[in-house]
Amino acid sequence: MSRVLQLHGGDGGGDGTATTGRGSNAMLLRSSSVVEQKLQFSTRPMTVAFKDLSFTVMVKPNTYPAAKAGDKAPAPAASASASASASIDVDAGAAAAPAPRGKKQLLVEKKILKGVTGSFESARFTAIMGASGAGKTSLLNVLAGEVAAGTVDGTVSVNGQSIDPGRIMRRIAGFVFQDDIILGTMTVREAITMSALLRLPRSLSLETKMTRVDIVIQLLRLDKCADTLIGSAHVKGVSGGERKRTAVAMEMITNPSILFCDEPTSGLDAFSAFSLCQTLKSLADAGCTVVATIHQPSSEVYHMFDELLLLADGRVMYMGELEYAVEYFGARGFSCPRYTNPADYFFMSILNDATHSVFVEDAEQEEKVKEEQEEEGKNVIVAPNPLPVPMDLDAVADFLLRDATETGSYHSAMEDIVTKQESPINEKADVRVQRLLNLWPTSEQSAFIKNRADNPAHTDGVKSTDLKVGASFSTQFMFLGGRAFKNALRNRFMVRARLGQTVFLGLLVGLIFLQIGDDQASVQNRTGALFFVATNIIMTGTMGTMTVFSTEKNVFLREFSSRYYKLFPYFASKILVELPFNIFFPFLYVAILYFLIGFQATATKFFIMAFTTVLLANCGAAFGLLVGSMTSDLTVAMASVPMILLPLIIFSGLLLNLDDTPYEFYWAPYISPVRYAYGAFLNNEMDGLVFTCTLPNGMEHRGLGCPNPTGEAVVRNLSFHTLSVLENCIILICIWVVLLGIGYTCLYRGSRRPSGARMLSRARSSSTATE
Ligand SMILES: Nc1ncnc2c1ncn2[C@@H]1O[C@H](COP(=O)(O)OP(=O)(O)OP(=O)(O)O)[C@@H](O)[C@H]1O
Repeated sequence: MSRVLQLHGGDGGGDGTATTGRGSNAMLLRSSSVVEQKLQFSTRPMTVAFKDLSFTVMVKPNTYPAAKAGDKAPAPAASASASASASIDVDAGAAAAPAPRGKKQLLVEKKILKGVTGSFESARFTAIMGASGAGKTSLLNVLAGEVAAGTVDGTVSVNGQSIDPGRIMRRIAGFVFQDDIILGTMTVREAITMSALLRLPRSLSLETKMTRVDIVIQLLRLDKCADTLIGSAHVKGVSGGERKRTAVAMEMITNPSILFCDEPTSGLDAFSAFSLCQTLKSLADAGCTVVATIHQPSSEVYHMFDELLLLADGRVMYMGELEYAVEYFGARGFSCPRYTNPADYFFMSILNDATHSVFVEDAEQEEKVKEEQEEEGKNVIVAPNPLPVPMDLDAVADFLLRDATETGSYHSAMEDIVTKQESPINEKADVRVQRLLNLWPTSEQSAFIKNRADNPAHTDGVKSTDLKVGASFSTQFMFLGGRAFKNALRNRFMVRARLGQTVFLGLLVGLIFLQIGDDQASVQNRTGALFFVATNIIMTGTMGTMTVFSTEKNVFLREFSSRYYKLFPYFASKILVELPFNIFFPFLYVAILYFLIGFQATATKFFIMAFTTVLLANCGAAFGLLVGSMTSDLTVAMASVPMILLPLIIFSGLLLNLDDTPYEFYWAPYISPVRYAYGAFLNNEMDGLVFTCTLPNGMEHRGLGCPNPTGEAVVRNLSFHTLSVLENCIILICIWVVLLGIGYTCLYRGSRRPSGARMLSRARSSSTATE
């Protein structure tokens, strides 16, 4: 099916022009011409059905009040979920039981989704609503195969074909997550362009892709901030709402047949939220299956949705036509009062215990509304505009009291407040919620939804053409290389900090060891200076890369899981782009200190020392990348580095003579890059040196007869004579390559689908979409 999405342009508040900002080819595109264009959406209708979906995690008991007396022990996940949708066991949800043996005895089960059954239809805009913690995000994560830990059970199918969400869903659907992670040094336009270049089919021309970028920017009213940086904790960038809209644009541009958005309107003002939902609604009208979790939508936004999935306590309270929801709850004793936003009513009066307010314009309307509410037997506060809703009873009473004092009116409203009528609405929220949850599986509507999930409107499964195919290796490599370079340069703070650090430490070491001379004391000073250079370089190289990578890693993981690119082009471009920086700074460092200290003043020796320093710095960077890949948290990474590096420094040959290495640690010097760099430094610098000393008779003497007569003797004493400069450098190169290899492997393992999703795929091994 191919439909056309009409653009709602011209409301962007811009000046009517949009700068495309494509280097020297930058052109101005008249807004009017953009809005006249149509974005061709070639979406295939897709129904996403999910049956008996359960998601259980293990948590520490104190994080979940489950071990109370009287709680039922939960059934095993599989059986619980198997029966959940048919007959929902109220206690099973809250229950948590100690795991049977071993370490897991400390943990208890927490059921987050409990047998959720339903379907999302094509060309429908579905809202997932529910109180905070109801399981909305968890449901989307399960559907995206993005479950980091825990057990998932149940089935997910697309157009009748059972799929493994982690493997298939991410390739056919677009996901806008709650935490929109975008590289802070990109501009809005660059972020959307990245999505277009890396995720749109290769068959589309560059021109078409860039035109789409312009159109989507207009569509999401991002033209004003298109060339503003996304920003980060350190750099001010676009607003939260603009960032959210950018995240939506990055998905929208790929023309997904299915679009899942987790709280797309959070952080947006009322109009931006309305406008964004209008765009999402247009997408749905164009044939896309659009699903969005949403908190307290305004009345206008609420009525834009076609369907509603109301979740509570990880279970379905209602699913189906949005308009029918009011009737559904009304038939069960929860009539939504007139003039009231049903979303507010669901949140405030069904899911929670707040009393509802109704706005009226004048006394006449007040009387009318009160009569209607009395007829329906509802406990409703009739309040004058502009009272904000929802609000608590005391606040309303205060307001009315003030108002009554000033105007002498609204006494009747006060009476309403104090004389609450008995109605189902006065049940405690948790009792009410559980009652409604238990009513759902027995309702006709539930049977209808179950039938719809069992018999989807479209049954042609997932085809290979539905799966997103990324850009070619060369495009990925070129784009990522360019981005990484810009990122490095735009990270001015980091560049300046590194430059400052290099110059400062270079000068400091140079001045401390200033003009070292060739007497006996210079032997210790030389070995000390060289050792300090080695340890300093490995530490700064490691910490610098690790800190930067730890912050970038989440961006990588998000982009990788959204199939922007493969790991190899990312990794290769990152190493390649950082190489110039990892050459320049170590070289500068050596250039500053070398002649200040007074090392042997020959070009060869200088360049050998600089080259060795560069190699060591790159080993440090590779090690930093490795630690960053292995750890999920910067604090853990920071703690790990000294734990590994300090022992390697101890075994590098100066602090402990290599020949005296304890037997148990005989292997340690062999894996220490500091040892090889130091070995190369020593052999390079000591070669050809003859030291002076003062004999007992006061005569100055050179060479033989002195405690340390020559550089070679010093090298031999320190047991560094076994490897030449060249051999040390070759081993350093090998260590660098090995560290990169291990880092790559760790990143590969860390970026694979999380365990929960794997469990689902194992459980449903029949899931076979054509790849
Ligand atoms: N991996 C996990 N480990 C422990 N608890 C979890 C995990 N994932 C989700 N939860 C818990 O499950 C419940 C549902 O979380 P979820 O994020 O799905 O709720 P939500 O409805 O999206 O809430 P909100 O609207 O506040 O985002 C919460 O109580 C949350 O703390």
